[in-house]
Amino acid sequence: MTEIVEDRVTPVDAPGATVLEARDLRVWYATDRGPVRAVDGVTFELHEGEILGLVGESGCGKSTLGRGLIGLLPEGSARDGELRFRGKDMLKLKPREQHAMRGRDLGMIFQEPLTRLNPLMRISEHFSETLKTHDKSISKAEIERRSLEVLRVMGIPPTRFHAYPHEFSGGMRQRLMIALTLVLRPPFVVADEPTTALDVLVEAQIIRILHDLRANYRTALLLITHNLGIIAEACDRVAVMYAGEIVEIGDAREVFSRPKHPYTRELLRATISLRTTGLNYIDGAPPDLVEPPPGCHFHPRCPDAMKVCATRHPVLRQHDGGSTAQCWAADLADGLADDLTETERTPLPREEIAVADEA
Ligand SMILES: Nc1ncnc2c1ncn2[C@@H]1O[C@H](COP(=O)(O)OP(=O)(O)OP(=O)(O)O)[C@@H](O)[C@H]1O
Repeated sequence: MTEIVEDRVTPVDAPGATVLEARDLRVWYATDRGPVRAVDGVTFELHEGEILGLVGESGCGKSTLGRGLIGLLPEGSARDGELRFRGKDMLKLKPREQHAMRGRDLGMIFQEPLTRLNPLMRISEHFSETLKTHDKSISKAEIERRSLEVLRVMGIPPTRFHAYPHEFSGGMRQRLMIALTLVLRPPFVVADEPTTALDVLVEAQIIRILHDLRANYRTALLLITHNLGIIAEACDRVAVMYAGEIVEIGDAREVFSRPKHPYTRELLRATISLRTTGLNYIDGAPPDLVEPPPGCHFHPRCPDAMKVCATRHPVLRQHDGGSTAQCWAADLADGLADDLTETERTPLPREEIAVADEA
């Protein structure tokens, strides 16, 4: 019986219509040192009712990508490439039109609910304000009906509708934030580290809610998290980000059981060892995104690096099992890199890696 319920809330085999489509999307920040290329040519699609997990070390561009998809970027940043929401290229819209889409079409769940909830406003007032921003003529009865419905989905009793934020626990406040995002029924939502500040029990509740959200609203969700356990539990697909690029993307189970990119493999190893044999880091740190290394950005840290990796940028290719990865070594292992010369295939000597690292 449990299995049937699980199947219903996890329609992995039934992706809906495409909601969001990014093609060669770039986001950069202007700085004194030159542009920080935080998102550097990202391509992916997201469908109705699908949860895509986004993982990678700190500073790889996950939050920038999430914010870039919503158009919530600070002064001095810019976007380029193609970004379609239900077929409409958002980068071609006027700022006013983009602004109108935020909240209504494109939702965002932030990390710290307390900083987003006004302590002087009742929960009912938060809902009223949110709904009125997008529909000035909405009736009081309709506000109440829609708010109570979404509170029910979030497991918050209707008796708490007129309470103040401080009367809720941390986990409940996070659910309130999610409810305030969902009450507008956005077809696409970015959730940036929604569980970081929460304990394990609350984390389990949030995962449950993410499943319910999909089942009830068919929301397409981009879930940014450091927690690979949450990805495994809650996501259909996973995208692995390194130095502004998606280096691997595919079915979550497939990527976790048969990672194609050495970075994915090392990231998984680092996480797994936290639970078993103690700390295990990936040597080195992600590169400076003003001047990332030539060729594959990961090559200075990669245990599988070959000579080609230091000079030629790898191409995103589909591999056995359906995942897509950009890695020369994975290409070679799967018979997809027949054009590489003998020299290009030789392992990259460590001293050359060190030089590339300093460059
Ligand atoms: N406003 C900004 N101005 C200049 N550079 C920025 C700005 N915001 C972020 N960056 C840089 O962009 C790169 C990507 O940062 P981002 O926060 O998107 O990474 P992240 O993967 O989400 O990291 P974390 O997991 O720590 O949140 C980093 O090098 C960061 O220093």
